[in-house]
Amino acid sequence: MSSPSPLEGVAPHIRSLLTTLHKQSSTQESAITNADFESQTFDDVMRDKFIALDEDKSQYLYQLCRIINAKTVVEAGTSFGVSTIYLALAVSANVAATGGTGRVIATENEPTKAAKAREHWAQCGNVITDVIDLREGDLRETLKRDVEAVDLLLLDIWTPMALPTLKLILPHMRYGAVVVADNTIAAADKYKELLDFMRDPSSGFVNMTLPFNNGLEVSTYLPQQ
Ligand SMILES: C[S@@+](CC[C@H](N)C(=O)[O-])C[C@H]1O[C@@H](n2cnc3c(N)ncnc32)[C@H](O)[C@@H]1O
Repeated sequence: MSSPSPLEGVAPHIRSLLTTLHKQSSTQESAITNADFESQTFDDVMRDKFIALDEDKSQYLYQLCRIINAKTVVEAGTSFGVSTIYLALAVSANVAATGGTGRVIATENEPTKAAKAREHWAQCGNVITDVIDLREGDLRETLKRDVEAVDLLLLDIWTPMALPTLKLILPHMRYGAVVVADNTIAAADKYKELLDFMRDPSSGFVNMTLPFNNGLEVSTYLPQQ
């Protein structure tokens, strides 16, 4: 028997859009070859690519945001806005269930990707667009201001940005906040600085690598009070 989806109650047009976007992302990603990087820079190859968080990881992320009643989420790396839709769905559902206000701070430094993300969110409707605060530009600048009481940080970003992003957001993370980092098994060497930092006993993080494809690090911030 297949696992039920945590998105059961979500509007059909949003679920259908997500299925389409995940398919487009996987098709693009499987067509990338090493030769592409010989003729173009990394940024040029990636400029029109989704590189979306896998569908099962995205559904888990949605569920995790519901579990912790996340209402303020920071997404490092938005691309065409696929994982943002899951985060915004969860934040909106949490606000509807328990009140208050919600916000997903999304970040993207490639203008054409940011524009495409906005198109996808508009197709979903107000439930998504009302809670997204997209910051365009280098997140090392755009996340310097107006960030507070963060419940969850998604690190789905080029690996050299992961630790600098965490260090920017850390002072604004609430006790029990969660950090999710993608591909931490497959890219363990590239994530070394981030993982060394979070796994240091003095960091305040309790860490676990979940066995999704290529790994998904889920760390909870529980510093000594
Ligand atoms: C793996 S993709 C994000 C995928 C997205 N989370 C999803 O599931 O659809 C990483 C994105 O981070 C963006 N990015 C990389 N460095 C950045 C930076 N310094 N500031 C803002 N965005 C950046 C890239 O342009 C790319 O679109």
